[in-house]
Amino acid sequence: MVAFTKKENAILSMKTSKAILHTEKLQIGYEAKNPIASDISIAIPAAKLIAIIGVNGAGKSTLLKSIAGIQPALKGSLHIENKRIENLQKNELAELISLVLTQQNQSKNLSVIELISLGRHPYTNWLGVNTRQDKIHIAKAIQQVGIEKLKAKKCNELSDGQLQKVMIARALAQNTPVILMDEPTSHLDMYHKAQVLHLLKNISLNTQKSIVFATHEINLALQLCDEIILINDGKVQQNKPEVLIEKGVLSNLFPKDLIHFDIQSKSFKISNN
Ligand SMILES: Nc1ncnc2c1ncn2[C@@H]1O[C@H](COP(=O)(O)OP(=O)(O)OP(=O)(O)O)[C@@H](O)[C@H]1O
Repeated sequence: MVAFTKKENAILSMKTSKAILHTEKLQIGYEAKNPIASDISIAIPAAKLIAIIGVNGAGKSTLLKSIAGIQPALKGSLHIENKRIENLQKNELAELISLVLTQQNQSKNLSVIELISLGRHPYTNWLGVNTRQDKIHIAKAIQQVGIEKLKAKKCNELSDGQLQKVMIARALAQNTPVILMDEPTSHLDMYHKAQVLHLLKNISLNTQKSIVFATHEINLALQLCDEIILINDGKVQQNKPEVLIEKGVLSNLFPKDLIHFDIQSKSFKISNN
């Protein structure tokens, strides 16, 4: 068992007391004998944009699914607003965390407004009817993401970038303090990747929600995110981008034959050899 020093314990309790969500020595994976990552102690404060980074197969999606409560943890505990996740009813959890996964093609036959309305599902009555309050949240989400012109369209008529914004609006309509997203910029061009991440940054600032997303866009994440959760070789660390850069952990993330981390520009570059 990993023993924390007094100072580490003090820092951890300071961090977790302010956090909306925190984990204690969480172990994630699909088989007890083969965990993906262990001893995960992360804390998600309000109004932060936080990226989960790591090489392919490191466990980014597994961590997101574990935090969202759809993949049970192997060990340790996860607390949301100081309640243990296993003590929350499904609907209570849906009022605290919204999850946007990459492939949600089953929703593409719906209109934009219908898809966003699904975000209100945890709050609607057994008839599934949206109340005035639901409609206010839906309208606010559409306005925050700036997709008023797309409202009447079918989701299968949208570009990937537009669909991504609609998925963000659905999560906003759910009105949870934490939004989790798996690769929100996949399939987008360079400009639209930056646009979506800027939008997420503004949402976290303006709504006080925390947005945690898995991404391969490490260069953009280092520039835009308040904090980074880095998964490497079964170990997870969370810190501000500049601290991770200073510690040199990014330099050791990938084999150095093709790319390297350039400290000056704080980004990965192609190696010249
Ligand atoms: N449902 C599952 N059952 C068993 N193993 C799984 C399952 N899903 C993923 N894995 C394994 O867990 C490990 C982590 O996968 P995960 O998808 O979390 O990584 P990732 O960092 O999100 O990867 P990528 O960047 O390629 O999307 C991989 O070895 C993967 O094969």
